[in-house]
Amino acid sequence: MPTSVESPQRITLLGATGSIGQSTLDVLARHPSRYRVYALTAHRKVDALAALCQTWQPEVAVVATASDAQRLQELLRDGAAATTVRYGAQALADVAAAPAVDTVMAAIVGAAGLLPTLAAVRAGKRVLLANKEALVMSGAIFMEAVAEHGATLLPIDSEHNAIFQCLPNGTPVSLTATGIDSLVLTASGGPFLQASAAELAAVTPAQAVKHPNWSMGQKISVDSATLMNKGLELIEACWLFSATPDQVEVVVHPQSVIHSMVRYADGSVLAQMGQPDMRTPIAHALAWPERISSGVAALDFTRMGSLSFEAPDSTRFPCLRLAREAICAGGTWPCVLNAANEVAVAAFLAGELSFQGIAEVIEAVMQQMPVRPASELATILSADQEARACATRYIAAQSALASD
Ligand SMILES: NC(=O)C1=CN([C@@H]2O[C@H](COP(=O)(O)OP(=O)(O)OC[C@H]3O[C@@H](n4cnc5c(N)ncnc54)[C@H](OP(=O)(O)O)[C@@H]3O)[C@@H](O)[C@H]2O)C=CC1
Ligand SMILES: CC(=O)[C@@H](O)[C@H](O)COP(=O)(O)O
Ligand SMILES: [Mn+2]
Repeated sequence: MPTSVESPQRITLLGATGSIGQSTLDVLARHPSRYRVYALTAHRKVDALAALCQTWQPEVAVVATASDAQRLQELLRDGAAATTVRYGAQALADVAAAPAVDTVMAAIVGAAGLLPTLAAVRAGKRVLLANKEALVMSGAIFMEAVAEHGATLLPIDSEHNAIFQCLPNGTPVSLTATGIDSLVLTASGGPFLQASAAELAAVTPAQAVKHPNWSMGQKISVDSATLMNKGLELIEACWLFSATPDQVEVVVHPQSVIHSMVRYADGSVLAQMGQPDMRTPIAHALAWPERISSGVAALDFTRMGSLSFEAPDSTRFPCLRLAREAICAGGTWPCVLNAANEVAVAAFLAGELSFQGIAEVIEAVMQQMPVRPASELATILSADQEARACATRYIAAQSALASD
């Protein structure tokens, strides 16, 4: 296996200050001759981005606003003179599509990642997709753009990366024609797997962001706790692997050792296993089709204990059902589901909504928003905005009722 290549891959890392960003830089640091960082982006963590720029000396760094850019420029004055500082949405799209870039790690959280990730796809880059919300929102347009512009799309989400590894030869055009019966997404069940409905009513944001197995950003941690993460992943799997919703199963596997599986027509089930550490899928996608070291410890089967499996409970955790309804209805509904979820999770984290209120908000917004065809990006962006406004109004109305 080669340990170096002649010219290093140049990388734009969207969301460098986040959990995936940190794991990506950890892997890159292990292979300095294979990879060079071209651009690093953040939203508001200017100090953290400045520290990363000192270490990585990217050509470009991007933040949200002019004042953040000015502050970053000041912080970099002495240490990273080579870095050009930019800000705003156009700058994110530019560093994703820059001719100098080979590979884009799409690790911004939420809908904010859609336009820069699409820019990378439309520039035909090798796109490492962590930002599942982008694909959930715009699945058909996104996948058409991948095909039209010859982009290479590699899944980072641990389940989808696992499935990709269990497929015969990359992504098949048709699952059935490849002898595949179904894809099996594993779900940890989150921190409240054993909680009663009464206990769920009282859970706090601090409890919800404590994932039992993975260390992740706040938004995805809450999604794991509601099982919306698995709902988003169900939709993500349909687009990535040309699967129908009923070809995607979900099974709760609390140990997070098996990251997902593929069932074949002959009764074989192929599984990908590993430590719950995102450096494995990141290293896999960075180097694919080669393999490189990731820093992740080997699994010790003699100390692992037993692996267990159970069906998800859609009564206590309705979000998975809502996501299935959204992808079955198609059109703008997955985008609506995602937008309502983002608003509801933000309200929950701000202490303005109960844990169970998250699913209630999403269901109410889906009931109020029609399913429209999602063949234009403009339609998707306006459905996203409408659903956010609808969710915000619903939360305000519920809170007014509660204080009466
Ligand atoms: N963490 C994980 O293990 C996994 C994550 N994913 C997916 O990867 C994505 C990133 O997750 P994670 O790393 O946990 O998230 P984090 O919250 O840890 O990091 C998010 C990153 O996005 C940046 N960001 C936030 N809002 C904006 C915005 N409006 N515009 C531009 N940049 C923004 C943040 O910048 P700043 O820090 O400055 O705010 C940060 O760099 C998500 O879509 C998640 O679902 C998928 C599988 C596993
Ligand atoms: C690491 C990763 O891919 C997360 O999406 C993780 O899967 C969350 O775990 P659960 O959603 O299964 O709790
Ligand atoms: Mn996942």
